[in-house]
Amino acid sequence: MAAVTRLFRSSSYVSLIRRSLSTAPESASASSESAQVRSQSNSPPRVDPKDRNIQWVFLGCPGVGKGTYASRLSTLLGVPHIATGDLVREELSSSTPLSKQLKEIVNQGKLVSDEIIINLLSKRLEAGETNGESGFILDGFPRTVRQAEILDDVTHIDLAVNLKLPENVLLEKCLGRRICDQCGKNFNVASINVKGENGNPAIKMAPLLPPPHCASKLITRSDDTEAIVKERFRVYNDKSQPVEEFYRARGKLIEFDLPGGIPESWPKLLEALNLDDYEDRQSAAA
Ligand SMILES: Nc1ncnc2c1ncn2[C@@H]1O[C@H](COP(=O)(O)OP(=O)(O)O)[C@@H](O)[C@H]1O
Repeated sequence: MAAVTRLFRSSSYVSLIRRSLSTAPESASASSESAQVRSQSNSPPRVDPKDRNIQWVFLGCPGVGKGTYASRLSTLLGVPHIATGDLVREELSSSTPLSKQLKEIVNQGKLVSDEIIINLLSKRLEAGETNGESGFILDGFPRTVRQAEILDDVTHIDLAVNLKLPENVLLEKCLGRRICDQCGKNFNVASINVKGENGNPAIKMAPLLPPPHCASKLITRSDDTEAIVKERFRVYNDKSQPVEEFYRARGKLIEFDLPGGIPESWPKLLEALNLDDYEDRQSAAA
C-alpha cells in the first residue's frame, strides 16, 4: 500500500492532479433540520457559494442518483460536474487499446484500476483548468480508500455527500436506466412504489420519461443487467463503503436518505446543504 502510494506520489498522474486542483479554505460547520440528514453537524456553512471554492464528492451505491443530483447542483453552483463513470464510457467509445481492457472490467461489474481512473480524471481536470474552471463536484470518485487518500493528499475536499436508498429500490432503478443514444441524457422507466415496512419508510418514485424526440433512441448501459448490477453492489460494499468511513472520520460526511423522486428529494437536499435560500435567490435573479 505504502509503495503504491509512493508510486502515485511520484507519478505524472498526481502531479497533474496537483496542478489541477487548488486548495480551498477550511469550511466551518452549521446544522440542518432535515429529517433525511443523519450527519447534520457536517452541513456546509450558509455562505454564498459564489464566495467559496466548492470541492465536493458524491458517494453512493450504483443507481442512487449521484449523477442526477450532482449535475443539478453543478448547474446551480456553476462548478463542473465530473463523473468518472462518464470518463470511462467516453474512453470505451473510442477504439484505443485501453478501451478494450476497460470494456472487459466494466462489463464484469468490477472497478477500473486506481492508476487508470486517476489518469482519466487528471486529464479531465487539466482540460478544465485550461478552460478556467474552478471547483468541482466529483461523482463516482473516490471509490476506494486509496483513491480517497490520494485525493486528500493533493487537495482539500469540503464535503462528501453520501446518497442512500434501500438496495431493492437501487436494483429497480439500475434496471430502469436508459440513455438517449443521440443527446446522451439519462432517463428512467422504472416506476418505484415500495411499501414502508420494518421501520423503513415507503418510497415512491415516478419514472423519468424521455421527451418524444429521445423516446425512439433509448439504449441501456451494457453494465445495467441484473447480474452485473448485483456484482457492482457487492463491489461497492466491499471497496467503496470504507470510503464513507474515511470522510466520516474526518467530519466531512453528510448522509442523505432520499425520501423519493426528484420533486421530494431536491428541496430536502438543498436544505441539507444549506442551499435552499440560495436557489430562491438564483430563481429570483433569473
Ligand atoms: N472511481 C472509480 N474507480 C474505479 N472504477 C470506476 C470509478 N468510476 C467509475 N468506474 C468504472 O466505471 C463503471 C461505471 O461507473 P458509474 O457510471 O459511476 O456507475 P454506477 O455508479 O452506476 O456504478 C464502474 O462500474 C467502474 O467499472
